[in-house]
Amino acid sequence: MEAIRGFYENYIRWSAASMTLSDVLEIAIFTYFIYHIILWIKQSKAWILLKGAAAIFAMYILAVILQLNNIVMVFNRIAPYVATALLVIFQPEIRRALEQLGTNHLFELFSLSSTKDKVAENADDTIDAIVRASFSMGRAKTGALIVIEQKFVLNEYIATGILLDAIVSAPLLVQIFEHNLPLHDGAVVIRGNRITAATCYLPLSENKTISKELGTRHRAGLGISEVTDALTVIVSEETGQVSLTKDGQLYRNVNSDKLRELLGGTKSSEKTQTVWDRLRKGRKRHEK
Ligand SMILES: Nc1ncnc2c1ncn2[C@@H]1O[C@H](COP(=O)(O)OP(=O)(O)OP(=O)(O)O)[C@@H](O)[C@H]1O
Repeated sequence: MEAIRGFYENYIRWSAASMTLSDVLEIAIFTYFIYHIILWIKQSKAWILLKGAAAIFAMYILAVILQLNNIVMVFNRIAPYVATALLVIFQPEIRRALEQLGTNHLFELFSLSSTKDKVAENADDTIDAIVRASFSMGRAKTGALIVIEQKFVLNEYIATGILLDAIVSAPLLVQIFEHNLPLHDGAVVIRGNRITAATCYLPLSENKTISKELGTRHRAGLGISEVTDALTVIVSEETGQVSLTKDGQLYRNVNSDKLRELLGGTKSSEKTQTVWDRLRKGRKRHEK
């Protein structure tokens, strides 16, 4: 208790008393940048590692406050090595951030608008197009892998493919995955209502429980759903079955209504509902 009081007296009370207007301004600017850096980190793989680093830092602060000098000394000794290790671990993210800065995308990097249009809200007609294309390809036994971006920005996977930036439509999706055409290999990534890229390479799942009859297309679909919040539709070239991966789960051989539901769309049976019906249903759900 004494230690905490001492910390308050020495640092917090003293700092608060001697604070000037420019200090407040500096704090506000720092807060703004730290907030946006954290938002950006949250959209990348670094977030998981950063949470661990934040827990260790919290322990360090606690050790300082409680004056656990030996622990503080150990932390101080290993801090430079940890900093070097973090630079190595975060190297891909840091490189991408610097690349973005270099290509004048500073505002995109620090702005919420970078997630605009990309967040989950795939309109019903986009979902419809994905569902129609998937089952049409299934009937023709054309293999396909369609990744639908959610909150986690998939730039690092998009970068492995060929950029398209075209409005999602069923004929276009079917055309992309047409056998022997240059774009058919790998995955298509959809952001909002646009096909952002094709031929993208996805991480393969290491899941040991996945059925042996499923090959790398399904492993790739599962892999991306283990490391991001993306939804992935897989059409099997062998069986024509349509499957979906979400949060590291594989939903095998789904029908069109189930697929639409998992993608967050409206079931075909619900399509005849009026707007008023939908509003009433939404109100009831909130009233539960
Ligand atoms: N890491 C990957 N990222 C993106 N696409 C991949 C990846 N690995 C494989 N694919 C795609 O999957 C195809 C190979 O599918 P494979 O036959 O091995 O899988 P499968 O799960 O058995 O699917 P199917 O039932 O369609 O045969 C490749 O031609 C490629 O288009």
